[in-house]
Amino acid sequence: ETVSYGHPQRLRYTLDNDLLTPEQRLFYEENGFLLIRNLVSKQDIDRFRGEFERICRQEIKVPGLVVMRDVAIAKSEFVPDQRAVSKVQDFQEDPELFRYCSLPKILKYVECFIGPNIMAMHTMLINKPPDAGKKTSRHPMHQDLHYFPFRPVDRIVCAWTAMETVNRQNGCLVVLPGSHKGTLQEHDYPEWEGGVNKMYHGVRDYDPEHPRVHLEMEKGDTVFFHPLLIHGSGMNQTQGFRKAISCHYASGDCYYIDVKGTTQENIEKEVKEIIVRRHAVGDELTFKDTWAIRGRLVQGERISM
Ligand SMILES: CCCCCCCCCCCCCCCCC(=O)SCCNC(=O)CCNC(=O)[C@H](O)C(C)(C)COP(=O)(O)OP(=O)(O)OC[C@H]1O[C@@H](n2cnc3c(N)ncnc32)[C@H](O)[C@@H]1OP(=O)(O)O
Ligand SMILES: Nc1ncnc2c1ncn2[C@@H]1O[C@H](COP(=O)(O)OP(=O)(O)OP(=O)(O)O)[C@@H](O)[C@H]1O
Ligand SMILES: O=C(O)CCC(=O)C(=O)O
Ligand SMILES: [Fe+2]
Ligand SMILES: [Mg+2]
Repeated sequence: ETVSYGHPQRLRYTLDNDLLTPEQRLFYEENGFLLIRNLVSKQDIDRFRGEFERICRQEIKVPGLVVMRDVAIAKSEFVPDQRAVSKVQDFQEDPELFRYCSLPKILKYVECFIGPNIMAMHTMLINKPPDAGKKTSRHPMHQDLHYFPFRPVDRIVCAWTAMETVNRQNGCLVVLPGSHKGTLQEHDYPEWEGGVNKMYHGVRDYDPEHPRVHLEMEKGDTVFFHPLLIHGSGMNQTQGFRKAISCHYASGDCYYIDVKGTTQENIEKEVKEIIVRRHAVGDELTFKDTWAIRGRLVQGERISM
């Protein structure tokens, strides 16, 4: 939808605020993402990196933290350092890493998209490994909403910060601008010969002709994006571990939905299987509960989440 000056503007994806310029606001409305250069300080990022390395060396143990290894190396010999870890998620109980989610600089932007009541719902530090030769370091094109049983969709946003130079060589984010204006697509495992990481679902009928934008970023640059924006990341063709830290936020006035009978049923089933295996609980813990337990209020009020 085009915005015409001189007429009341219908802005759906951003809220009235005095931080974003009109150009930035329109950019997010049209494209579904907004890149802010140099937002997080080098000092903060170095601290997050140090904490991540301590976790990998198993010097600290964080309750609830999930450590994921790349599927290509999952069966190889265990080494307690970052070479074995492709992602940690759910670091809400690690005060040092969780500082990222509460940084005032980040929250000021988040508020422009979801309002003053802010819940940190999902946290990740991604350590994309050098590809082991099977292209398993790729992340298929997907919409993050696929994983989320809460709404409304426009009151959810992701902040993703590069912890070092992130470019096409080491597998930067790839986005389909404007795809946030569509609906939630069906997701499933892509048919990749070399294997796919657990839960790395992709949009089933991904249109390779849709214009793509590679988001090349420097340390501290941060992109905010809508949960319907189709995005993924390429193979890491370098010898380094490409690092980024991210948090998905939702408004404290969002509400949970039942995904039964929707395209999200397949991910609900997988999450439940993992939880039953890991925590030896039965069906009494619902998909919603797993999110309500992880969510943390970082600003304002927790109304219905
Ligand atoms: C409480 C968990 C809730 C998780 C909810 C996740 C929600 C995510 C929301 C995200 C929102 C944003 C969008 C995210 C986009 C996609 C994602 O990033 S999804 C999140 C990433 N995926 C996961 O976190 C999956 C959860 N991981 C696990 O459960 C485990 O790490 C594991 C993959 C099951 C591995 O188990 P573990 O016990 O740690 O490992 P092993 O004992 O060595 O291996 C067991 C078995 O699993 C195989 N394996 C290991 N790693 C992988 C892998 N990366 N991919 C696929 N398979 C893997 C391994 O080979 C073993 O297999 P075997 O045949 O039994 O030998
Ligand atoms: N067959 C596919 N199905 C779904 N997603 C794919 C497929 N092939 C690539 N992608 C995704 O597209 C994005 C870019 O992939 P790719 O690794 O090919 O990088 P690229 O930017 O095309 O670089 P290059 O120019 O080296 O090919 C990644 O998110 C990747 O996971
Ligand atoms: O850092 C990346 O490769 C992107 C990961 C991603 O999009 C996700 O985990 O949802
Ligand atoms: Fe994602
Ligand atoms: Mg390609």
